[in-house]
Amino acid sequence: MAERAIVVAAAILDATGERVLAARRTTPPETAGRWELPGGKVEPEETPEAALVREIGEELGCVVEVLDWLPGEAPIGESHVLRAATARLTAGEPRPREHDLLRWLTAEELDEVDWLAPDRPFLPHLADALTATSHAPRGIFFEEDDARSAAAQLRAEGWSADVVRERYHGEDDDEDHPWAVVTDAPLLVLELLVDEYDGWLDAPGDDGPDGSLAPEPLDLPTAPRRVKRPDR
Ligand SMILES: Nc1nc2c([nH]c(=O)n2[C@H]2C[C@H](O)[C@@H](COP(=O)(O)OP(=O)(O)OP(=O)(O)O)O2)c(=O)[nH]1
Repeated sequence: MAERAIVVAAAILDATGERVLAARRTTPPETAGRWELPGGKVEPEETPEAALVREIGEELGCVVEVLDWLPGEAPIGESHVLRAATARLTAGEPRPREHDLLRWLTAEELDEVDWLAPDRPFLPHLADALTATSHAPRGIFFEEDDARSAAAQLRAEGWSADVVRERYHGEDDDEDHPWAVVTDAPLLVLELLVDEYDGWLDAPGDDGPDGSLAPEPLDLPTAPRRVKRPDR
């Protein structure tokens, strides 16, 4: 039997790594109204990564970087096979050109949409990827330069480090939002860096009471500051 042609699909993660983009198909009629990870067929002489970047550009008008291929592949009919990779946005915002609806889904919301059958085996892996990313400790910085310097230092020390634009929960607008450094470095290493570059740590359980990532405001002094002097 001839080898199956490859269809590649992107699990595009949002800047916090907590949500993935799902897209609703409009054609052909047998798939219209069902949800998929955006992507398409790999062309001859094209790598799967290049195909994914091209397809996302064509379908959503934005640029992605492929992160990791999710384990496994799933047959599509008799002649194709689906592979899926996590990806992150590096330019532009996804806008549907061929789909009629896009949705950002958290791990808990993944089963709220009617996925095409070939996508379903990837969902548990995707849920793991979303959970793993959202629980990773991050350094948060108000200045992009500080975030980039901290990330460069981490990379020089052999850790992975990505700079992403932070978003507050429920907001889609980047303006005035801080920058996050997502890394696999140990907490202690990250802690020293956020001190050095004037940032703060967002570790699991560190969110403010409303889930926002802003540092807790300091209490205002209620009495004049006293200088502590050693007892004579
Ligand atoms: N893109 C994509 N296609 C999927 C997924 N799951 C799944 O069964 N499919 C099926 C639907 C289509 O029959 C086929 C992919 O076709 P497509 O129309 O997206 O690919 P393409 O842009 O390269 O298509 P074409 O018009 O050039 O033929 O795979 C998925 O998650 N993403």
